[in-house]
Parts: sequence; structure tokens; C-alpha cells
Amino acid sequence: MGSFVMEERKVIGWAARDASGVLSPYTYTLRETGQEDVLMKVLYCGICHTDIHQLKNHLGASKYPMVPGHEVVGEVIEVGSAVTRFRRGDLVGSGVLVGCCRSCGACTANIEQYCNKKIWSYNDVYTDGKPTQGGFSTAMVVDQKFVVKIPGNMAAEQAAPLLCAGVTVFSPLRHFGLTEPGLRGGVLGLGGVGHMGVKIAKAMDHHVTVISSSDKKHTEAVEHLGADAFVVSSDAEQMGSIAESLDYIIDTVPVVHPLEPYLSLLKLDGKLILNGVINEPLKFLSPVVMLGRKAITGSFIGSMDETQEMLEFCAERGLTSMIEIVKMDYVNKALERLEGNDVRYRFVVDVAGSNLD
Ligand SMILES: NC(=O)C1=CN([C@@H]2O[C@H](COP(=O)(O)OP(=O)(O)OC[C@H]3O[C@@H](n4cnc5c(N)ncnc54)[C@H](OP(=O)(O)O)[C@@H]3O)[C@@H](O)[C@H]2O)C=CC1
Ligand SMILES: O=C/C=C/c1ccc(O)c(O)c1
Ligand SMILES: [Zn+2]
Ligand SMILES: [Zn+2]
Repeated sequence: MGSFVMEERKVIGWAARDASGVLSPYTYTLRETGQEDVLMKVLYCGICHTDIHQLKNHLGASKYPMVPGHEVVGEVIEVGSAVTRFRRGDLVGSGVLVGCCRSCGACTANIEQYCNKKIWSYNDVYTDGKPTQGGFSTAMVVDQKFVVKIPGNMAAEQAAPLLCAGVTVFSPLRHFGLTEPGLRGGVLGLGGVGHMGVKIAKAMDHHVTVISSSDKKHTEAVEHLGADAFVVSSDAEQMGSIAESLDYIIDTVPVVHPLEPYLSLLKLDGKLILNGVINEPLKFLSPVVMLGRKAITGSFIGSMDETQEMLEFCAERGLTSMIEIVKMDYVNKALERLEGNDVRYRFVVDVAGSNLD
């Protein structure tokens, strides 16, 4: 275990102060490690497109200073007296959520991501009335319910993107019964979430078609990620060649886009699963849905149980993410590149190696 000294619960994160979204060092205080809490030293944290939405106030509810980061892998430094599942030295992860009400229908069904009182890992207020802050920081304190164990044979940096991107595709495939071998799936938008979609769907023995805005990622999608086919969404001939052929499409596009071109790729009863966070209305003509009894649905991350299950699923199959590791002093450039669709396929910040303190 590496050395870790924390004076008076002071930690150093990188925070945005306004909707420019530019991050710079920010010192704040962590709560004491409560009975149910795990104190973790952050090792790695992935950069998700949601971090951009939050940093730049795309959803209209951002509060500053904001330390983003919700694909957090860390080492347990201290556990509370009631913590049973973790001990000092464990490699653990935390994601988008750090709290829920524990008594509503969603919570009792162990799908706490749909709890109306869920607490987000940053840009939210914790039960003690203090702002929550994310993983671009030297350390975090997280209730054990929202901590997962990283499997022994998985590298810490590899695990980071699974904690949001991985479970975001795993959960709907499971929930909608889209796990049998031989299904034909589409992944619309080959970014952080999309590339995990290809990998997880391929691990389920699906035939996977990437639907992308350009041909730039074609070779690597097929050769490195294992996609079976690749079509460019603006190419009518390519899109026509896969009309009414797909059982589902995982739509990860983070900006407004027409839905009809993609609905027309679905078979009878096919599902368009919206994952992108888009704060503007999406349009479609009802006959396109009705005439093929197609479904437009959405899905939000996954439960803590599903997150742990997905990590085991990936570990058993040696399934990895494709990442570019950067130091924290590159984070603003990385955010700019992510927004400009210039990353293959997830940035992961080497937080511990960035010597924030
Ligand atoms: N539902 C949920 O629980 C979750 C939702 N999200 C949301 O999913 C979306 C995707 O996240 P993530 O995969 O991290 O994002 P990325 O930026 O990594 O990937 C998005 C992909 O969409 C395509 N794209 C099309 N138009 C644009 C555009 N104008 N700008 C950028 N990309 C574009 C690109 O693929 P190509 O080059 O192939 O066209 C790009 O790689 C975001 O809105 C994010 O907030 C993320 C995690 C969980
Ligand atoms: O990246 C994870 C969070 C996704 C998300 C989905 C929907 C929504 O309204 C958000 O604010 C975030
Ligand atoms: Zn995310
Ligand atoms: Zn609840």
C-alpha cells in the first residue's frame, strides 16, 4: 500500500468555478469516515461526456465549485466500524451515485439508480448538507453501499470506464432481455459508452453494427473492438443495406439528432435505447414506431448489484476498455478533445500519479 497522508481531512481536487468548465486546483474538506463509510485514495478516474454536460451546465442545474469525475477507482485507506465488505488496501470503485433513500420501490428492488432521492457523486448535496464532490481529487469518502470491489485480475486503470460506461450498456441489455447469443445489435456513436457497448455485446455473442457519424473509426471498430459491421449514418446506401435488421440500438449520441433514420434500422419489436443526455426535444413520426411495434426507451447507468456483476462479467472474459491515460494537468485539454470527438475511446486520469498535493 502506498503512503497516504491527509491533514485535517483536507483534499485537493480539480474544480470548475463556472460554466466555462475549466478545471483548476481546489482544496476542500472531506467528512469524517462514518460507520458505513469507506475512505479511498483515488488512483484513477475516467472522463465521461456527462462530466462535460455538468461542467458546462448543459442541464441548467450546475453548482460551483464543482469537482467532477464518476468513474473512480481507489485504494481503501480506512473503513467505518459497520463496514463489512471492504478493508484497508482493497481496490475499489465508485460511480455516479453515492446515496439513495433505501425505502422507495426502486431502492427496495435494488435498482437505486431510479430512486427519486438518489444522491449524485458530485453537483449534489449530501445528507450532512455539504456539496458532493467527485473523483478528480486525492480522496473520497463513500458509503459502502455505493462502493464495488474491483476483481483481482483487473487493472485499476482498466476498471475506471466500466464504472459508468460499462454498466450503462450492460444494464439495459440485461433488463430488456437482450442477452441471448445471435441477437443483432447496433451501437450509435462510438465513444466511451459506445465502445463498451460493442465489447459487451460481442461478449454476449451478438452481431454488432456500429453506426457512426464518419468513416474515421471504421478500421479500428472492426479490427480492435470486434464489431461485425460499420455504417456511416449520413450514407443512405449503407443505412439502407441494414434496414429493419437490428433487434436493438444503443444510442449514445450526446447531442440532438433525428430518430427516424435509426428507428428504420430496427426489426419488428426492436428497441431504440436512449443513453445520451440531451436537454432538447427529440422528434420522430409515430407511424415509424407503430408500424413495426418498435420501442423507444431509455436507461440510466445501472444498479450497484449490476455494476458488481458487470465487473465480474468483464473480468471473467478478460474484457478491457480502450483508454488514453493522462495526468491531471492535461485534464482541460482532455475535456476539449472529448467534446471534439477526439479520443479512442476514454480518457482516464492518473490521479494518484499526478501528485495533486
Ligand atoms: N444514460 C446514462 O446512464 C449515461 C449517459 N451518458 C451520456 O451518454 C452520452 C455519451 O457519453 P460518452 O460515450 O461518454 O460520450 P463520447 O463523447 O465519448 O461519445 C459520444 C459519441 O457520439 C458521437 N457523436 C455524434 N455527434 C457528436 C457530437 N456533436 N459531439 C460529440 N460526439 C458526437 C461520436 O461517435 P461517432 O464518432 O461514432 O459518431 C462520439 O464518439 C453523453 O450524453 C453522456 O452524458 C453517459 C453515461 C451514462
Ligand atoms: O454519466 C452518467 C450520468 C448520466 C446521466 C443521465 C441522465 C441525466 O439526466 C444526467 O444528469 C446524467
Ligand atoms: Zn458517466
Ligand atoms: Zn429510494
